[in-house]
Amino acid sequence: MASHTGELSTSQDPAVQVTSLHRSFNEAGGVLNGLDLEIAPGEFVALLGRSGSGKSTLLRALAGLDRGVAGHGRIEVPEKVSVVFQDSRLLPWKRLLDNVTLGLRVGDAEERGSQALEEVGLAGREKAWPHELSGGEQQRASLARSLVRDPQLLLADEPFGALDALTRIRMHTLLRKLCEVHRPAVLLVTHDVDEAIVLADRVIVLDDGVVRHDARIDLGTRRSQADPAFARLRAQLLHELGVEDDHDAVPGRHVERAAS
Ligand SMILES: Nc1ncnc2c1ncn2[C@@H]1O[C@H](COP(=O)(O)OP(=O)(O)OP(=O)(O)O)[C@@H](O)[C@H]1O
Repeated sequence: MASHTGELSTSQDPAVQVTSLHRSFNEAGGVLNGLDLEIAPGEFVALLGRSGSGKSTLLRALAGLDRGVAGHGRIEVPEKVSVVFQDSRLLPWKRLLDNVTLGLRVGDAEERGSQALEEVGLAGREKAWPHELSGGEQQRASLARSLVRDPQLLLADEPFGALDALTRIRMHTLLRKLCEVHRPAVLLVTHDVDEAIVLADRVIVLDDGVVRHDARIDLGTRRSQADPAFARLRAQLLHELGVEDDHDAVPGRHVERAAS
C-alpha cells in the first residue's frame, strides 16, 4: 500500500485502517508519530490518552478535518462518516428537524429525520429551536443528525464531556442502544475511563503519538462498576495513563485525574 502525505481515501469497506500516520503542528515535534490502527466493522473503540496526547488530532484526521496540517501516512475510512463533538453544533436559526436533515439529499429526509428524533427520545420536537433544548437534548439531536445518515463510521470527540453525571449515564444507555441497532464502527474519544469500559468493545491508549495499549473488553453487555473485573480493568487503564487507581474515589474523579 502506497503512503501519501495527508491522503484520505474512501472505500466501501466500513473498517478503518490507519497506517504509519504522522502529524505535527510545528517544528518542535510530532503529535502523531507513525500511528497504526485498525477498527473492524461494527466495532466500538474508545480512545484514551493524557491531555495533549493527540486524540482529537487523530479523530480530526479520520474525519478529514485536518487539511493543511503537516504529516503523512495512510488513512482508509468508509464512505459514510459522521462526527459528533462535545458541543452539539446545531444551527441556532434552524428548527430541530431542519438541523437533523441538513444536507440530507434523499426523498424521505423529513420522515427519516422524524424517525431519528424519535429514536433519541425527541419525538414531537421537530419544530423546536435549538435554544429551547437542554444540553442533553441538544446532544441527543446531534446524535440523531449523525445517525440519520446511517454512517458506517461514527467519530465522537468527548460527546458527553459537558453533561452532568446523570445525563451522561442516560446518554451511555442511548448510545449503546443506537449502536446495537445501526452497528456503525465507532471511535469515541473520552477522558472518562469508566465511560470507555461501559461502552466500548476495545480500549486503546495513545501515548507519544502511537497506540501504547490496546485491550479488548470481555465483561459482557451488563457492565457494572461493582464488578471486580470492572475495577481491575479500570486500575489497569489508569496505570497505562500514568495515574494510580483509588478505590475510594467518587464517580467522576477518575475523569479529572486521568485528564491531568
Ligand atoms: N491547531 C493546532 N495548532 C497547533 N497545535 C495544536 C493544534 N491542535 C492541537 N495542537 C497541539 O497538538 C497536541 C495534541 O492535541 P490534541 O487536541 O490532539 O490532544 P488531545 O489528546 O485531544 O488533548 P485533550 O485531551 O486535552 O483534548 C497538543 O500539544 C496541542 O497543543
